[in-house]
Amino acid sequence: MSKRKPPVSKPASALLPLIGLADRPILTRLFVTGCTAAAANLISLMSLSAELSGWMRGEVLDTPFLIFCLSLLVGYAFSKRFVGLLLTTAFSALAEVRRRFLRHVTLGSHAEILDLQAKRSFDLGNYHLERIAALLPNLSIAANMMLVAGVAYLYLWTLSTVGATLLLVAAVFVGSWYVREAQRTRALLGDAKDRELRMLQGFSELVGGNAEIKLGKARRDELTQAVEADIAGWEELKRRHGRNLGELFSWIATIIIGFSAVFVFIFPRMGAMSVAELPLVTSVILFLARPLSKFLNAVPDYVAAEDAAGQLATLLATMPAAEYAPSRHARAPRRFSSIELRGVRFTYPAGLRPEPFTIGPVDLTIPAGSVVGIMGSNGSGKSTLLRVIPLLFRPEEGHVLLDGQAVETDRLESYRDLFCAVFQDHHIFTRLPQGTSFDEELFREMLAYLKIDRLVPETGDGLLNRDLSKGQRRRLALAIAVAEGRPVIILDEWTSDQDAEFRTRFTNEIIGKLQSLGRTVIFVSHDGDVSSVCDVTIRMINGRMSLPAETAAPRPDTTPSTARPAVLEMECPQETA
Ligand SMILES: Nc1ncnc2c1ncn2[C@@H]1O[C@H](COP(=O)(O)OP(=O)(O)OP(=O)(O)O)[C@@H](O)[C@H]1O
Repeated sequence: MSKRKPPVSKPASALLPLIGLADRPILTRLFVTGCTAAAANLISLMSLSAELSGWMRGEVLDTPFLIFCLSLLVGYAFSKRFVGLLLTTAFSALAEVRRRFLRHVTLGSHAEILDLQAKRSFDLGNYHLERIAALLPNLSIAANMMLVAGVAYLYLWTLSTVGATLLLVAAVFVGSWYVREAQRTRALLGDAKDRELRMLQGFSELVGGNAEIKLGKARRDELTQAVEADIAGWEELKRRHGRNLGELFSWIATIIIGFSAVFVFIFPRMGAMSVAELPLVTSVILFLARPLSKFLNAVPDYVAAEDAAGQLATLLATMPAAEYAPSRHARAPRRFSSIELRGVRFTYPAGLRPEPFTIGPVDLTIPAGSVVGIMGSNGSGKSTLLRVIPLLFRPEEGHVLLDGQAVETDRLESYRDLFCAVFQDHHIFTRLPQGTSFDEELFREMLAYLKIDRLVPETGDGLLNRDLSKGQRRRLALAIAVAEGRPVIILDEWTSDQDAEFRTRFTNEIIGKLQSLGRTVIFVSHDGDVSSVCDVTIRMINGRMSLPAETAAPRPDTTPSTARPAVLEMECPQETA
């Protein structure tokens, strides 16, 4: 018998916990501040009413004006405090959500972050967060108004029980209808958002494939029509949303004015109120109308903010969890002898392809200072292996050992710090690394060695010229990687965009230079047989690794023996606090 899942209880509000308002002490403070502001406002109102009644009786009162001024000041001060407290609490909580995003990006699993879905999650998360932030000022004013209306309502109760009861009944009926309508109107915005996302996707296809669409009319027409349809759909939904909102707001204004008329025209005629009470009740009703309409106008905003908060909470729940707790004291080992992979397997789940793809089992020893070359046909798993070795992709089976000791989660951070890489999709940051471990002199030397020193001048403000050709960018990435001073350099098809000179220099010279700088080099290449420059050559065949017999043994001249691995005296970058 299948076990029944316990029903998942949906929280009453996704917004309040997200903006830090699920906390009882904060809520109490807010409530007390808000009620004080509301009570002071009410006292201002009562002093106005007392003055009005006095004038009607032909008396001039002394005290109301003083009370009015004092209560007005107190009301102003506490309203300001209420709105300020609510907004500062909410914005701090939202900043904390942004910090969570940051932790997810920097500490979440690399495999998950590479997933396109993850990028979309961060974009969408920031979008929802920004929407909530934009709605908050309105909502906090409305919350203040709600308290003002609540206190004024209690006062109305003392003046006219019938009127107050009638108002309550009307508020329940009109309120529930109004919230339902606001939710329906909000749903239009959700549909519009879907259209917008599709439209943005279309735009990015048009920009990314701009050369292709300029050359091919059929493809251009097809994409243009799809984007145009999304723009039209988005426009229609937004217009309907605007119309509905307009209708809702005018209904509310009409209902409030109509309700005031019942008090002024009907109640006195029915004998439910004396003429003497009329100015008092009327002034309370008029007083109530403003906060009520402010509050009601904010209902659609609240519904929208709840919706955004719900979506944000769902996204946060699916974002990649931190792989480890970052340590201030974690340091890459200053020296190492070998890196070993023992029975390592890594699998990409099926996703869009019919079958999952697995590399492994991989058994490999990389002595410090050696050169490891990886060859194999397209899609055989070379780049994947390059990300498994530094444990960017964490294997589901087997172990990676540093100096014979398995690298577990607690050493992951310092282990990864041994490596720098120029992957196929490498990224060059706008500025050079700032830490002391970055060797500026070596960087300049490498730029000259790679013949791009004139293209990457010293700018003084630290900004790098990244407007280079593909091959030149790869050379720049290599110069940075070398100057970063880490013991192991990973290069994924570095020569793929290089000219004939640099393709030749790579195998004849560059690898040797890296080795002479004390680096261990692990590289992928399609450039024929590179085994002559390698201590270890690997061939990947459909995810499986083979070590050709003639290259399995390390070269006697340059490679430290695996039995007595070389110990490199490397200054590794220290983690900055
Ligand atoms: N993110 C991913 N999710 C699922 N499968 C993937 C992913 N990335 C790569 N693959 C699959 O894994 C296999 C190995 O990919 P990999 O990039 O390691 O190959 P490669 O040997 O480096 O190829 P190339 O020489 O073309 O660069 C490919 O068949 C590819 O379809």
